[in-house]
Amino acid sequence: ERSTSSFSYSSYHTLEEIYSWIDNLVTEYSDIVSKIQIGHSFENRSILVLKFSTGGSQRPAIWIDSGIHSREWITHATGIWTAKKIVSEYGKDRMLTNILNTTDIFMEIVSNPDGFAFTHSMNRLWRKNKSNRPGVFCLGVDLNRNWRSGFGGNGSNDNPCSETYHGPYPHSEPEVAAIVDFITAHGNVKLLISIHSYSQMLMYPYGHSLEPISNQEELYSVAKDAVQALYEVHGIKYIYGSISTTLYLASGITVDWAYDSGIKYAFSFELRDTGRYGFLLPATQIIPTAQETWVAIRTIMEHTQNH
Ligand SMILES: O=C(CO)C[C@@H](Cc1ccccc1)C(=O)O
Ligand SMILES: [Zn+2]
Repeated sequence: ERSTSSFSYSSYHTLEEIYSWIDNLVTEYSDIVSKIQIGHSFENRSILVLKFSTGGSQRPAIWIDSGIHSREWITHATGIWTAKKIVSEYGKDRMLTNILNTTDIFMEIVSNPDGFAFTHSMNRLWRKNKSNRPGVFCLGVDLNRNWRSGFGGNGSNDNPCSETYHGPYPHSEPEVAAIVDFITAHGNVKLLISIHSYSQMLMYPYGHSLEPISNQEELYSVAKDAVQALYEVHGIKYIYGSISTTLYLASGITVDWAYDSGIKYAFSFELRDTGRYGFLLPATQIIPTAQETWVAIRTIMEHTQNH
């Protein structure tokens, strides 16, 4: 029996358990999924990406990352469930099968492995990575402020002790540089989805400015459809819009870099809940959250496939 079938998707797991699950997934579904190491973290942990592909070469691709903020455990758990859903539903779910017959999907489930290990060992609410530099007396850079687009602007902080410290310069952090190098070298990523928690929001660029992006109406309409599809699963309500108008100014963020790099479909999720449990979302909500999020992600994928 497949060990990824007996894995508990309704529990939170350690870094070691997740990396071992990744190895089992690629062994048990070697015809559709493979593992790529795109770099190393500051503390020298492997940075792993799952590649879902049904053939071809240099196909248009979709990028999904979770766990860039280590305390947002629901995002890694959602990523794990989603990866298993993709390998299980290929050939069964018509929408997914159509997508995977023409498009590759890359998933980085643990985008901040050092921070994630730290949330298990020392500080459950750690957000940043674990970089430390000579003469700097606080640890870590906010990996959602270290990207080149709008770097250092309002909505990020130049104080290393801040939770939104942007780091010494754009892409200074190995965890960010690894993604930038991978996506840039690939050159054919059409859609990027970066998953955070919590607040129940689906957002698109810009975060660093109030200026609307050129295809704002289109992304608004896609977000509207995705949020409606999500609602129909368990009745959970999301709000949606651009980051700066829906949430707050945030500079140097993943989706702004993606958009400015030519990835015209860039979204960020803020998963459950709205604050009752926050980052400490009970494990009983993992599967319901993953189920509704998948329907939204599939809606976004389907739209971008036809455009
Ligand atoms: O992670 C968050 C909660 O820990 C909120 C996110 C909100 C956000 C998410 C995506 C893009 C820009 C901002 C953040 O401030 O980086
Ligand atoms: Zn976050």
